[in-house]
Amino acid sequence: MRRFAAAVALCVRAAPGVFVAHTVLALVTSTTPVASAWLMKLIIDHLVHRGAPGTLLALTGGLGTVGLVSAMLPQLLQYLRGELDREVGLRTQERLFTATGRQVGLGRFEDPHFLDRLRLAQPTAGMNPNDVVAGVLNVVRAALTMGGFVGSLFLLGPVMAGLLLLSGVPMFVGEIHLSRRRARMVWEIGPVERREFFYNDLLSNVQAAKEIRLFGTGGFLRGRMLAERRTANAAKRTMDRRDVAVQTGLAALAAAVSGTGLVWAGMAAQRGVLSIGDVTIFIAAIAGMQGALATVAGEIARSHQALELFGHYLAVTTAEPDLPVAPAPLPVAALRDGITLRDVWFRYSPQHPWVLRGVTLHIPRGRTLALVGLNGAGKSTLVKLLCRFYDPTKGTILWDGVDIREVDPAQLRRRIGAVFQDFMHYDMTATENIALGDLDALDDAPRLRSAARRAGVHDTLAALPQGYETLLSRTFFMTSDSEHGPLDGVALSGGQRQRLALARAFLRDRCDLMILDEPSAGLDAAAEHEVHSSLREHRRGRTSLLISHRLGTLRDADAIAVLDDGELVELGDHATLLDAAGRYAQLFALQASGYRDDGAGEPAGSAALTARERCS
Ligand SMILES: Nc1ncnc2c1ncn2[C@@H]1O[C@H](COP(=O)(O)OP(=O)(O)OP(=O)(O)O)[C@@H](O)[C@H]1O
Repeated sequence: MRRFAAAVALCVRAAPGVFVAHTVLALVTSTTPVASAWLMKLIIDHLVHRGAPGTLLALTGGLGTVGLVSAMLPQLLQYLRGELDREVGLRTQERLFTATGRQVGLGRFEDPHFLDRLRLAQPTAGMNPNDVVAGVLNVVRAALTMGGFVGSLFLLGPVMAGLLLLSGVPMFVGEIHLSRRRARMVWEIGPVERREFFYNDLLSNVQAAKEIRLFGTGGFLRGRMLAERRTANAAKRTMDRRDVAVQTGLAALAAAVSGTGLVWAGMAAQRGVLSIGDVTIFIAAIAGMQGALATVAGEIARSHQALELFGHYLAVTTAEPDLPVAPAPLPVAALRDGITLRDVWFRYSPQHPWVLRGVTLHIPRGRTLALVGLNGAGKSTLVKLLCRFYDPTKGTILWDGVDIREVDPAQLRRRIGAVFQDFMHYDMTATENIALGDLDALDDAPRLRSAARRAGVHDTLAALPQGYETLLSRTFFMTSDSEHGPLDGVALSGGQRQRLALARAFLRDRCDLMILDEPSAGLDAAAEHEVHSSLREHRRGRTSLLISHRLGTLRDADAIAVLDDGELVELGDHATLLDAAGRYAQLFALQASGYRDDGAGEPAGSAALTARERCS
C-alpha cells in the first residue's frame, strides 16, 4: 500500500489533469459492456412481447450511443495513457537521478546491488510507476464490469453466479504466484543482463574497438555477450513454460465453468424459467465475467510486478547517503592554515586490504605538496579522501582544523579544483568540455579562452571548423546544416584531451586547493614543459597537491611525500630527500639514468649520494 500510494502521488504530481481525465474515462468504459448487455436484453424482450415502437426506438438509440462511446473511448484512453506514461517517465527519471546525485561519495557506484536496482528502476528499462496505477485502475475497471455482470447473474441464477465467482479464486492464486516468480526472475537475471550490456557496450565503443581489432578479441567478447544472453533467455524460458502451464490450466477451468453455465441456461430456457432475453444477457454475462475475471487476475499480477520494480525505484530514491552528512554542516571558509591528515587509515571495504596506513601529513596554505610512490601505493586514494569521495576508515582529515565530515561536501568540493588521473572527456563541444569545470563560465568566452590558453590548447580549439563550438566527438553528428546535411564532429588526440581537462581545472582558478593527479602523463616533451611552467605559474601562492611519476616535474614542490604501500615513508624537499638517500633518491636516480647518454642505467639500489651528484 505504501508503494502504491507513492506511485499514485508521483503520477498525480507529474500530470494532474491527464491523470484525472484518464481515471474518469477508464472508469466510464468499465460500465459500457454491462450497459450494452442490459439494453440488448431489454430490446429482445421488447421484440418478443411486441412493445411500443417509441420505447424500442429509445432502447436501440441507447444501444447505439453506448456502442459509439465504447468504440471511441479506447483511442482517447490510449492517447491519455501514452501522455501519462511520458510525463510520469520524465518525472521518475528526474527524481531517480536527482537522488543518485545526492549520494555523497563513490561507494554506491561500486556496489553491484545498488547498480542492479538502479538499472531496474529506470523508465528506460521499462519501469514506470504509471504501470502500477494503470494496473490497479484496470483491476477496478474489470471489477466494476464484473460487479455489473455478477449482479445480473445473481438475478438469473445465484448458484451459477457463485460458481463463476469461485472459479476466479484459483485464477488469482495462480496469477499472483506467477508474478512473484517473474519478479524474482527479473531480479536474479539483473547482474546477467548488466554484464551482457557491458559486453554490448564494449563491442560498440570506439575506444575498445582498437584493442578488440588488434588483439582479435571480438569473437571472444561476442561469445561472452551471447553466453550472458543465453543465461538470461534460459531463465525467461523456464518462466514462460511455467506461465503456459498455469495459464492453460486456468483457461481450461474457465471454459469448464462457462460451459456448465451455458448448459444450465439452455435447460432453464427450455423449462421456461428464463426468457430469450434472459438467456442473451446470461451468455453476455458469462463471457463478460470470464473476461473481466481474467483481466482482474492478469492486471493484479502485472501491477504486482510493477510494484516490485517500483520498489527498486523507491529503494534507490530513498537510499541512505553512502557517507554520513552532518545534520547542521559547518560552512567551509577559504583556507587559512592548511589541510591536515591525522593518522589516516583507509581500506575500500572490510574485505579489502589497507590502502593507507596511518598517514599523517600537513599541506600548508599556499604551498605545493608532491606525492610520490610506486603504482598502487595509495596516491590517488589519498586524493579521493581529500575530496571526500570516501571517509577514512580511521583517523581524520582537517580543513583548517575542522573535520571534513562536519562540513557540507558540496561546499568543500567547490573549493577544490582537480585533474584526475582518469580524467573525463565529454562527447560535447569544446566550450562545454571546459565549462563543465565551472558552469558559471558557460557563456563567458574570455574566461574559457583564458583557461584554454593556460592549458596550451587554445590554438588547437580556435582552429577547429566551428572553433570552440565544434563537437569533440565522432559518436554524434553536430547539429544539421540545411545546406551540407549533418556535420561530423572532431576527435582530439590523447594529449589534447588532457590539456582540455587541465583547462577545465584551470577554470576553477579561484579554488583553495588544486589537485593535479598525473596532469601531464599524455603530453609530449614540449607540451609537458609548457604545461608545467604554466602550472608552476598557476600554483604560485596557491595550495596544491601534485602527483606525477615524472619526478623531474616535482622537484620544485615545497615538500615531497613518499608513499610506500600506503605508509608515509619520507617527507622533505627535493634536496633533503636526495641527501637522505632513501626511496625517493633511488627512484629519482633510476629515472634520471634513463636520460644519461653513456647508456649505463642506474641500478635501483645504488648509493643516493651518486644520485644527488649526478641529478640535482
Ligand atoms: N575503487 C577501489 N576499490 C577497491 N580497491 C581499490 C579501488 N581503487 C583503488 N584500489 C586499490 O587501492 C590501491 C591503491 O590504489 P591507488 O589508485 O590509490 O594507487 P596509486 O598510488 O594512485 O597508483 P598509480 O600510481 O598506479 O596511479 C591499489 O591496490 C588498488 O587496487
